[in-house]
Amino acid sequence: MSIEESLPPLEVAAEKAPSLLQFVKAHACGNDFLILEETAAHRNHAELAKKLCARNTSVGADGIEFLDRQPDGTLFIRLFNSDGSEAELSGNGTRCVAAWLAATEDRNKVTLVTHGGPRTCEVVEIADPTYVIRTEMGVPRVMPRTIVVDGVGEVEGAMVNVGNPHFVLFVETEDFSAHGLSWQELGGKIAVSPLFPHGTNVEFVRVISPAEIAFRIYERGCGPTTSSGTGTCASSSAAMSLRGASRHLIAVAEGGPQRVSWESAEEPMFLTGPAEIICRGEVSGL
Ligand SMILES: N[C@@H](CCC[C@H](N)C(=O)O)C(=O)O
Repeated sequence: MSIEESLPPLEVAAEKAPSLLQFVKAHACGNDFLILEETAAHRNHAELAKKLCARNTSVGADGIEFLDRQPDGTLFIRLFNSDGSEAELSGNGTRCVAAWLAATEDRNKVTLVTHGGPRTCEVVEIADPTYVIRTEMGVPRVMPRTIVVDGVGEVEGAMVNVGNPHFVLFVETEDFSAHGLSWQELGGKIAVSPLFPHGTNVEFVRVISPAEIAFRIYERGCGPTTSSGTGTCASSSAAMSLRGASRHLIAVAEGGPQRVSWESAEEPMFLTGPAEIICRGEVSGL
């Protein structure tokens, strides 16, 4: 049989052609997201995330934010990581959605409701296409813990909840390695440890001075990323609570710095950083 004979007739192929979906792509310090309207998802959120976030075969991103506009004006966002898992929220992804709404609908202050709680974002500076946004990130909860990691042994750190789960380790190494492993290797092991039934994000934090930390991020559901908004808050709150860091600091990841303020343990943390609209377009869905 020739190759042509083995292909389905053209009409059938046309019927099965995937529909085109409108998307926006944005990033915050290199942590990149697609933004899709919820109505485009048709309950295929996880499958769409896996397909559209693939870097070599589709648009590529660390995750998708699905924006759901309720009739009463409430704006819900649901975040799916690139592996198709759903997370409670993303700090950077939330900021990307806020930048998009500021760019297209002139909303300079907006509350986006996530599974981790409402997050209010305020644009504090615009240098188109970059929007600098200050977000109220909720009240971080920091719990010091020593965990046992298979093949590694005891690892001291802190479980931190900022709406989603994090495990923060303090390191003093230049390359953020710990326990004889690179941060990527150790991060990969901790992220899927059975100690965290829903998985965890992992941050490796070096305190540079009371007002500055540097850190690396291994994200649940997508692996190493250049930045994380919730990771910035988790790392900063752990450094403030457990290492005497200042309540106003700069947290520097591979993708650049973000500013954090946390007046007291009972108050919400504020995160300020950039978000940039990269492009908008159409892509084949499922
Ligand atoms: N990059 C994000 C966090 C995204 C969610 C995370 N991978 C999880 O599964 O909790 C951020 O900027 O916060």
